[in-house]
Amino acid sequence: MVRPVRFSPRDYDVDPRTGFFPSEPLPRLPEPYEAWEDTFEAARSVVTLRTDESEDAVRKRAQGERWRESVRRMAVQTTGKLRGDIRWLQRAHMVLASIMHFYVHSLPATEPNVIPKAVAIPLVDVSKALAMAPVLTFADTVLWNWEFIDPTKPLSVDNMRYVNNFSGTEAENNFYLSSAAVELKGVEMLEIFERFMNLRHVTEARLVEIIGGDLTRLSKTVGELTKILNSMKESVDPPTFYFSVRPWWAGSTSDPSRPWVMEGVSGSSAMDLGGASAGQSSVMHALDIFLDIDHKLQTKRVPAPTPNNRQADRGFMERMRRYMPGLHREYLEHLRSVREVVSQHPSLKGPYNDAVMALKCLRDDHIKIVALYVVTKSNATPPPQFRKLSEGDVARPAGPARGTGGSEVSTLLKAGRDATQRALLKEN
Ligand code: HEM
Repeated sequence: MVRPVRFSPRDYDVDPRTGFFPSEPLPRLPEPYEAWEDTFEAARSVVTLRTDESEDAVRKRAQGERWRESVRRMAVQTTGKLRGDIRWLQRAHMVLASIMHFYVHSLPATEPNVIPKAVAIPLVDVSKALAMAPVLTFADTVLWNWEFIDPTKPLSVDNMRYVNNFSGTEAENNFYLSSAAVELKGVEMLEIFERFMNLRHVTEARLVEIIGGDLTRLSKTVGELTKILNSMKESVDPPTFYFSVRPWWAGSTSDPSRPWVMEGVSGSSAMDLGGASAGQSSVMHALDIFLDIDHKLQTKRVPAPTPNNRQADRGFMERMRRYMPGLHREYLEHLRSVREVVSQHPSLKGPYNDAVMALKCLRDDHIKIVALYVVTKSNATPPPQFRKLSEGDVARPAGPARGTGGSEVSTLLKAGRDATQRALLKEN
């Protein structure tokens, strides 16, 4: 139980107050990267989804083409000047990955998905430096895409404003804010994990007392995360989310017939280009690790996995970690589960099982949310204002509804929920 080195989240770019968020908004990039910042900013007012045939989008078509032309003409910059500062690297990832998604999703369907070299080459470079996928990720949309409303006050959901909004909708803004609320609430869990990792030189009785109290607190926090998730039903409009917002986050895997090619970079087809998903939230992965949720079905537990559980994409969660900043992934790699300690102390099984059940309930509600926002929409007739938008939309391939990472959503999420339940420990 005693570990020689103190586990300090700061070593993994995890802030004690803001968790996986940087404690301050990322700084604007210096010269010679101003052109990236300007191009990124310009996209927001002129670039629309290629399938959007609303009056406004049609009016902007020519401007959008000029914007894409400006991306093709941009000079290729080396990234050396960014290397000394992780915040610049993160900002560069966010800016370049966002430009890439603005570019690809606005291209006419007749043009191949070739990412111009002025974006592709530095994006691959900064992604290597950050040890993360060269595509839009949860970090780019939620963790690195905000500014303070009042910079003299600390970070909170009420004191942050999201800057880039691909669709320009309230639904997108509110999705980011709810995800931020989960991340910030999750800081309470990170404190619990840190305390567990650094438990040393305490009596058995004290150990049981601390872990028991923390597991009870954890159940409460997970219950609050579930409330935040459910509150999205009031703030995020389902058809807007499905038809206007989600297509922007999609990566190369959602439409295998139109692979993305990174100009000037070799091996695009082997890169992680799946797109952004809240499945990349490190807070949620940390919770899984702490409770020892076996998504890969590696341990014999009861009840045995169903045939559907076995068919699910068991590597999904592990793959999602490659979309996280490398340091956050390292944090997860160092985190240990409480389950083994609990199994040695009968009085901890109750509080542990309560925390597992709280997470199972969160996943039950998440499945319902996904049914409302994705599964039912994938086969539904779109409402009139989205009718044209949905034709040939990459978010509507034939077959079962798929996630942004191309996974079969329902099977995947139910397998995750069942794997959670399987962590329960027998209490007598
Ligand atoms: C309108 C709200 C939401 C919708 C429609 C939604 C949709 C989805 C979908 C379709 C997936 C499957 C994988 C993928 O597409 O990449 C997924 C997975 C996931 N989502 Fe959400 N999501 C929502 C909110 C959230 C929030 C707020 C969080 C927490 C930060 C979250 C955490 C996760 C996690 C951790 C996974 C991985 C699978 C699992 O752990 O069960 N989601 N979500």
